[in-house]
Amino acid sequence: MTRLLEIDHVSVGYDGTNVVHDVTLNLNTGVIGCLLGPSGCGKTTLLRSIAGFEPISDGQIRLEGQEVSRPGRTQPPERRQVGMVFQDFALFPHLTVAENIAFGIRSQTAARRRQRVKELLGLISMDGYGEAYPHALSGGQQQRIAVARAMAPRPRVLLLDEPFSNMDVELREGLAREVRAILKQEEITAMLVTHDQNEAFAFADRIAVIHAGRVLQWDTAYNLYHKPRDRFVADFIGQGRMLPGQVLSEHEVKTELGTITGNVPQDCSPGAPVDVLVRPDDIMPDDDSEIFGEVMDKAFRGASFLYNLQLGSGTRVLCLTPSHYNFALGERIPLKLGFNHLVIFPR
Ligand SMILES: Nc1ncnc2c1ncn2[C@@H]1O[C@H](COP(=O)(O)OP(=O)(O)OP(=O)(O)O)[C@@H](O)[C@H]1O
Repeated sequence: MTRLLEIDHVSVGYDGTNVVHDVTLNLNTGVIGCLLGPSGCGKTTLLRSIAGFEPISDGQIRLEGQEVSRPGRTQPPERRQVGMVFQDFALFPHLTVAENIAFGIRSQTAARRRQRVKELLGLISMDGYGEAYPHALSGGQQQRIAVARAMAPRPRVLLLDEPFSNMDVELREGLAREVRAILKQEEITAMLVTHDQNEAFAFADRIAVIHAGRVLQWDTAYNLYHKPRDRFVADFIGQGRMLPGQVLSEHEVKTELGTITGNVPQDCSPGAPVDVLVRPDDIMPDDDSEIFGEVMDKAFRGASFLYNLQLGSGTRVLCLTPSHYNFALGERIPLKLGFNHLVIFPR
């Protein structure tokens, strides 16, 4: 695999004030990345600088080893061979599906255009729709066509800015998974911007969690959930609560739910107060336990229940159980911890 996109210590700003600070990320060929973070954190600004729409104030952006942005020099978007798909993907309403897809390859011969459109219609499972007009299609179909249109010229990298956010929530994840499969078949390298972590998890191989213009962690979804390196990441990704504890040794922490064993960070010496990240799937009911949590709230999710439990000290934790564990509000549940990954932050 070769390094396709390199974002090297990049800062970007408006009117002399940076909103993206010192970001370093690399994407290898065929890898799908994602910029994930709350509204206003700078994800779109960073994506637009990769596209060539925003000049950078520090660092360098390279595509296939070739410099495309540095302070004072921005190669224009049309020369970068990047494809873009936006939230408002706006297909041309007066053009057929085939004409929409072929729009970016107008300079090619009619035979090559026909061949590429046929290939892409097959790839997005829309054979036979070439002569249809966009208004006759569902939102999901239109979005797949927008992706095919951006893919037609075989861009070096495809940039997608909140492309699914106009869709119903129930459809989003499925569409994200479908589009991912399409990109993977053509080995397209892509970068998605979203604030929706389910979408990021369904779509990307690697995700950058961004907060206030900085990348806090660039990692797989699994590691972001189970091995967050920062409190913001721990809080932003998935659900969980912090359980106060005290370090006993290099591999033991005492908490209200018992002594937990695992790797204690080096900067936490014995006696130090810490917080232990407890995910809903780290806690389970156990009839043999003498530690109890009172059910303050519960949410039925079909196959599971999510319980909000209050411990003796008043600390609240979440507990996910199969739905045949049907406890009543106010009931006291005996609990045990079952950690696979211990995540501890010094307090
Ligand atoms: N053209 C602009 N001129 C001045 N400031 C801007 C401009 N565009 C964005 N900003 C500011 O830069 C910061 C980052 O905005 P950006 O749109 O990159 O964030 P975002 O994470 O993509 O947010 P959202 O999900 O809401 O679009 C915000 O404070 C925003 O107000």
